[in-house]
Order: sequence, then structure tokens, then C-alpha cells
Amino acid sequence: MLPSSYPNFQILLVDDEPAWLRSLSLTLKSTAGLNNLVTCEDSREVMGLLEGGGIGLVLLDLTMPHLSGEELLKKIAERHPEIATIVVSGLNQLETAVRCMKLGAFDYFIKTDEEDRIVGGVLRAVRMLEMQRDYREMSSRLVSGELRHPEAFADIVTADRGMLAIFSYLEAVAKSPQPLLITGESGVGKELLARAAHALSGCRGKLVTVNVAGLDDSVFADTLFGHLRGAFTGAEAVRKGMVEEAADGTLFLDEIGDLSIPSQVKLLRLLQEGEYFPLGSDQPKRIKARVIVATHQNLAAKEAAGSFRRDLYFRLRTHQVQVPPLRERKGDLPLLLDHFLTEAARALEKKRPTPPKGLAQFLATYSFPGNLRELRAMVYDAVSVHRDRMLSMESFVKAVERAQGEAPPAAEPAPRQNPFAGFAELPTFTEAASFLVQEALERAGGNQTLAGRLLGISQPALNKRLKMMRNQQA
Ligand SMILES: Nc1ncnc2c1ncn2[C@@H]1O[C@H](COP(=O)(O)OP(=O)(O)OP(=O)(O)O)[C@@H](O)[C@H]1O
Repeated sequence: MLPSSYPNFQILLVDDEPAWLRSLSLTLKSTAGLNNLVTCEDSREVMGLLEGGGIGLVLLDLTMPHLSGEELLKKIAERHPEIATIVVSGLNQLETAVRCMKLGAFDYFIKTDEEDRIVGGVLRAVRMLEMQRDYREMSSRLVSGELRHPEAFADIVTADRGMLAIFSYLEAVAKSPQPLLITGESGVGKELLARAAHALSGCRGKLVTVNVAGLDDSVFADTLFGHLRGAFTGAEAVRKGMVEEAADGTLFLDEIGDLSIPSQVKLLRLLQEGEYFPLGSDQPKRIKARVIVATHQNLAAKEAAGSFRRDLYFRLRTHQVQVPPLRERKGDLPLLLDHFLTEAARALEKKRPTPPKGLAQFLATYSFPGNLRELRAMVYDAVSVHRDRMLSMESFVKAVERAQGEAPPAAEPAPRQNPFAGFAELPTFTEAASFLVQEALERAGGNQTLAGRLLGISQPALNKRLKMMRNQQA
């Protein structure tokens, strides 16, 4: 099912110099993994090729016999506005470049420009086209309203708009043979989303998960590609690789940000060629699985720092979702509490306890660096120690205090900023206290005990202050 061609539209290279076409094709293939290329030496054939469909991007020379690049640029913009055109010309003239951009060129390069610049421009255009296509798909689904397959997301508890938009996106790209990249902090639910994407793909095969963190290159190759008997000392039997296990299904590679550079090369080759060799075999096998990868790391930063290959990064992020951390979807806390309470009670064979009033508000004041995994563990812990009908708030307060105490100290303990430092005119004591109290109550969802905790005073002391404030206003 995985095509070896990338991107999933064709890139047409037009130039009357066959040598340039060969060298540009080679560069795009070897440095950016772009191999869905078509070349054309005769400018008169270009419009016919475009009519055939399938071409998304044109790289166009300007000086050619018969039809000039500028004439073609005009025609393409008129008849195929959905196709992006990049001019790669021998002419280093500002006026020509400006004219081409006005005619609708996406970018303009000179043949003597550094290879890297031209490749970077082509990758930008590819990315833009991919995003446009995803956006079109997604908006048509959003306009149509409901999810088509809500059952695929049954295990994911949320009412958050950002998460629901991710669901729509996953539905939109479900049948795409290109890889899907899921990023987000640890514990946000990336694996659950990978499961949902697999369910949506409608593939008959299994979802096979491989955590690639800590696999050295030879173990990575052996795990993914398998080996023949006798391939190396100790290889007493044939081992099927995970790629084969995932045939007609999904291969989910978790912690992809930790992959070593040699393994990155192997993965890129697998995605690019669609083929691999089990260790000890010279018979290539074809991958028949869709690939989903996930990481909690910032791949763009790793790519910029040189520890993640650019060509692989671009290939992997054809379809990408960034899962928001729990602290950015606190509206989900009551739903999640409810879900994890039921789950924990069932797993621990206890009666489902009632959560204390204000628990969700209290948890909303915490940043949850471990995200949903941390919340789940907190709930399990509280349920396992509780005895009464009502769950104790204390267990959660302690867990939060413990976690805050364990948080690694900032490299230099940040001096607490004076929030009034920039004020031209200072508020009075009474005004400042009133702002503080209002803010704390808002953050605690009106719960005075929690608001008091945030301010470092007891609930009765806060209550007294509130009465005082009311009297002052009266
Ligand atoms: N929206 C959700 N509803 C219910 N349970 C969830 C949700 N999101 C995550 N979980 C649960 O939280 C835990 C962590 O989720 P998951 O393993 O999918 O996170 P992850 O992002 O893949 O983490 P890591 O980066 O560490 O691999 C799991 O037990 C999962 O079932």
C-alpha cells in the first residue's frame, strides 16, 4: 500500500538542457527524498502534461526554444491556478524575477544558487501544497459537521475543540498512504491517537508498535526488517521483522526523535524505496504497511541542530498532528476525572467513589507536566487508598505538592518578578489585595479553600477578607 513515490503529486521539471534536468532530479532525490518527478525538455508539451492531471508543482526554466518560461508561467497561472510554479533560471536579473513573481511564481531561483537553497524552496512549496490539500479535506469535513467514524475515538475522552479538530484531521488523512507524525508532550495520548488512525485506515492488518528509543542501529534493523537463519552468529532461526508483521496494517514507531542517524537513513530508505532487505538476504521485500510515528521531542529543533535528517523530517511530517498538553485543555478535567475514576474503581474492584467538590478546579491550578498519564496515576492512587464513599481531596493535594517539590529546580532559581515593577502608578494596598483575591477565586473556580491555598492563607482568613471587601464597597 505504501507508494515509493513522494510527494503524492508529481513535480514536473521543465528545461531544454537534459544535463540540467538530470542533475536537478538527482539533487532532489538524494537530498530531499523527492522522487515523484517527471521531466520535460520540450516546452510545447508542458500544457498537455498538465492537462493529464497529477502534477502539483512545476520547476520551470525561462529561456527555452518555442515557448518561453514566462509564456508558460502565464498559461499555467490562468488554466491551472492550483499548480505551484517555481522558476529556476539562468538569468540573474531582478526585473525578470519580479515579473515572474507578479505572474504568480511561487519562488525564483538562479541555477547557480546553492543546491540547498533550491531544495529548500522546493520543499517549502511541497509543504504548502500538502497543507492546502489537508486544509481542503479538513474544512469540507468540518463544514459537514459530525465525525464520520466517532467509534474510532471511543477510548479518547475529550470535548476540547483542539482535540476534536485533530479527530477531523485524522479522518481526513486516514486513507493516505503517506506517513503520519504525531507530536506532543509525554502522556498526552499520542498512542491512543495512533490507534484511532489505524482503526480509521480500514486496513485489515494489525497495528504493530515498536518503541525505537534506545535501539542501536543493528537492533533497529533486526527488529524492523528481521533476519534469515544464519545471518549472524546466534541467528538460529528466521525472524520476521515488524514491517512484515504489520503487513496490510500499520507500523507505529514510537519515540522516533531518539532514532540514531544510521537508523534514520534506513527508515528513510524504507519510506522512499518502499523496499527493505531482511538481514542476510539479498531479496528485497516490499513494505505493505502504513507508517505512523510519534515523538515528544521537537523534531524541527532537532533538524535545525543537525541531529535529525532533514529529508526524513520532511517525509515524516507529510501529515502531522500536534497534541495539546493537558494544561491547555483543562475543560476536559471533569470528564477525564469521571473516566479515570470509573476505570480505576473497576480495575481495583472497588465501588466507584464520589469525587470531592472542587476537585477539578483544584487540579486546574496544576500544570500536569506528565499530562493524562499523571492524572490517571493520581486518580488510581487516590482510589486505591480511599475507604469512605467520598474520595479524599487530601490525596490529590499531596500528590500535587509532592510533584511540585520534585520538579527540577530551574538552572538559576528565578527571582520572583515584581509584578508592579513596570507600573507608573501603583495600586493601593486595598486595590492590590482585591485584585489578588479576585484572580485566585477565578483560578479556583470560586472555591474558597482552593483560592486560599493559592494565596497561602486559610479559607476562614480569605472569607474574612472577602467580607471586608464587600463592606468597603458598600
Ligand atoms: N483523552 C484521553 N482519554 C482517556 N485516556 C487517555 C486520554 N489521553 C491519554 N489517556 C491515557 O493516558 C495514558 C497515556 O497516554 P498515551 O500512552 O497514549 O500517551 P503518549 O503521548 O503516547 O505518551 P508517551 O509520549 O510517553 O509515549 C494512557 O493510559 C492513555 O490511555
